[in-house]
Amino acid sequence: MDQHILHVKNLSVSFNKNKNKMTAVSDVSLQIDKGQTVALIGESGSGKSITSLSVLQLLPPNGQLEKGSITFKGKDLLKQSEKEMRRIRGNEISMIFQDAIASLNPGMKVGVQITEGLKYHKLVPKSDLKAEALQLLEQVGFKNPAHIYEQYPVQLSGGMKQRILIAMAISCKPQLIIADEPTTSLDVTIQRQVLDLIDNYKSDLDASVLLITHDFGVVAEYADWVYVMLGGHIVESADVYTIFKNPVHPYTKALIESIPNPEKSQERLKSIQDFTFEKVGYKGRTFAPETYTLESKSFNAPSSLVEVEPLHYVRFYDDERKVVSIG
Ligand SMILES: Nc1ncnc2c1ncn2[C@@H]1O[C@H](COP(=O)(O)OP(=O)(O)OP(=O)(O)O)[C@@H](O)[C@H]1O
Repeated sequence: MDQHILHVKNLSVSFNKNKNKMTAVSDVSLQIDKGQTVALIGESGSGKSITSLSVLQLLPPNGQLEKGSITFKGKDLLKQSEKEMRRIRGNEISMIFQDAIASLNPGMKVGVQITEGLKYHKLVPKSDLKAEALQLLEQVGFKNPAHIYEQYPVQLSGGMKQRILIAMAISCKPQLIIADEPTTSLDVTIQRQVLDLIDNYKSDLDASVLLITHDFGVVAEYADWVYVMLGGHIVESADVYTIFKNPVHPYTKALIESIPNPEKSQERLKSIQDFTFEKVGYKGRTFAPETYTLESKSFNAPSSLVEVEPLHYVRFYDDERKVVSIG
């Protein structure tokens, strides 16, 4: 049996856009073990969200899972019925979406919103729902849970709303939390509080976290393992110490260089958008370019992840440099 709690193997996802097929995620494999926080890091549009939405089978209607398998606790998620996926979502795997604050119902007290998952999955008798919500509010750091229970979202700050979302995400005690940029709209202190809450939950329950971010500072602090994504591909992966000690792919290096350094606050951050591939290779190999367009058709460079040192993988060109049509 697969010992990983989540194992994504060779996942490819495409979109139909203006009658063209565009590959958003290409041959992505990743794994998460029990008790681990695994970071998926990359710039906007690199395919992080689409990878995680595939796990929960929540792809947008024009998205297609082209190939791959997704195993959760030994179960092939792609073979589950929609009914079973509804049971898994929120109950066993919980996702904190990117702009989830907007998804809070403005007309419903936040205390009641926290109980929705418990009610749906019938995990707690109706009479205990409020007590459970109060306990969850306390768990996410509210000193006055009874007061907060009665509030509507508009009465709470961004950081408080984010804590409500975490209370919702952990209410059913999922074994895996997928947190998609859970803190982008929050100031730095609140960001840390929110990430600490997720981290504490993980440690207390020996759960696992897939943390989606574009911030290597966050990776350094919270992740055990890192996958770097660029143009729909994983371009480098290793444990967090190795990634920082010996980043190999130029994009990984650029991301690490972009971590804000408080001691050099005047220094201009390296712009990842301006990032261009170094034409240099690494020990005789050339870094693989990502998807590119030729005569208005998209192509993928055939490339492979090479183990440059034990359990440290980097994406290079294959030796034969032919291109493969995906259109
Ligand atoms: N509904 C859609 N239709 C067409 N293309 C889409 C759709 N959703 C996402 N894409 C494309 O898929 C690619 C990957 O998007 P994805 O949202 O996974 O990126 P991301 O790395 O999570 O970025 P961000 O941090 O901005 O969310 C992008 O090129 C995006 O434009």
